[in-house]
Amino acid sequence: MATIIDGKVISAQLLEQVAADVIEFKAKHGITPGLAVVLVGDDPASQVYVRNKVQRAEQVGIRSIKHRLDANVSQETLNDLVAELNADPEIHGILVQLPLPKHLDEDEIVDAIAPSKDVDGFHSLNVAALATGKPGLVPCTPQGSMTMLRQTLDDLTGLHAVVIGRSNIVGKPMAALLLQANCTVTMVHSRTRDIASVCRQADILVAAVGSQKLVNADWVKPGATVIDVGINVEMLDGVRKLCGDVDFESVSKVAGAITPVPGGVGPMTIANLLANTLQAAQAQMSA
Ligand SMILES: Nc1nc2c(c(=O)[nH]1)N[C@@H](CN(C=O)c1ccc(C(=O)N[C@@H](CCC(=O)O)C(=O)O)cc1)CN2
Repeated sequence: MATIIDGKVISAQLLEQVAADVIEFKAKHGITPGLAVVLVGDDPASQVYVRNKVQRAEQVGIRSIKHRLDANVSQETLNDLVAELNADPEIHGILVQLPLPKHLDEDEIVDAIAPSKDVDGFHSLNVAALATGKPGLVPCTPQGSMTMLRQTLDDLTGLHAVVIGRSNIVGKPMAALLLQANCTVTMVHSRTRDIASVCRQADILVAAVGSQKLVNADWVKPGATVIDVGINVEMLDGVRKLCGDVDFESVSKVAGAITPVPGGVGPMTIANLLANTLQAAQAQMSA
């Protein structure tokens, strides 16, 4: 059986570190880091994530302010709110929970956030910084996945990492981080020919495609480290259950180490969001 990479344990360690660093920050600057969380509409999953972000922020001593907007809100009103938050000196981090309702332009909203306050790391300038190895704010889920890999593997140098999925939020930044860690990186996606045979070559396999239990044991090299970023809902005997992009039951018999869903990458996302908020506050104080 594979070693289980426990996201609850690793994220708790990170949150403890952030809480200690927040105390130091407050003592040094006499202010509290502030995070603005913008939620548009009533998507139930987004409501859960936002609630968890606000709760965790409070636990580590970060002041969080939630802005809830109607699903029909106009692009202009949303842009105006972001502009207001950009100008607020008490707000060091801003995030707009995704996905947004279809009538809104996600790229425009993300790029309206000041890059220095973009704690999701989705702004074009932060994306460019990551791609070119310059300092910036790094997306939370890939950052959390890298922490898990570093705690599991002694050295990532020269390992073949295969990333399934090419989203801007996970797949592309994950590939950039793996490249920075000196992995040999392959990205596969819906148009790749024979995905399974490419995945079977991976020492590190990252599944971030949003397709329930897509990866089965036949896709995995014995001993590989598997990071499952997917969060899908399945109904089992009428009961709603979360599962990943990886078929945990079969893959955990072949892999060397694996993240579960839930309790894997998900908790790391929120811990890294708060680490990014503190990083943003520190950078703004020294600017
Ligand atoms: N603005 C953003 N929007 C979205 C992001 C993001 O990073 N920034 N990522 C996802 C959703 N997400 C955070 O927002 C997120 C998803 C899952 C978890 C998590 O802890 N999952 C738990 C299970 C939770 C449950 O019971 O439903 C787990 O995997 O153990 C945290 C954050 C899309 N949108």
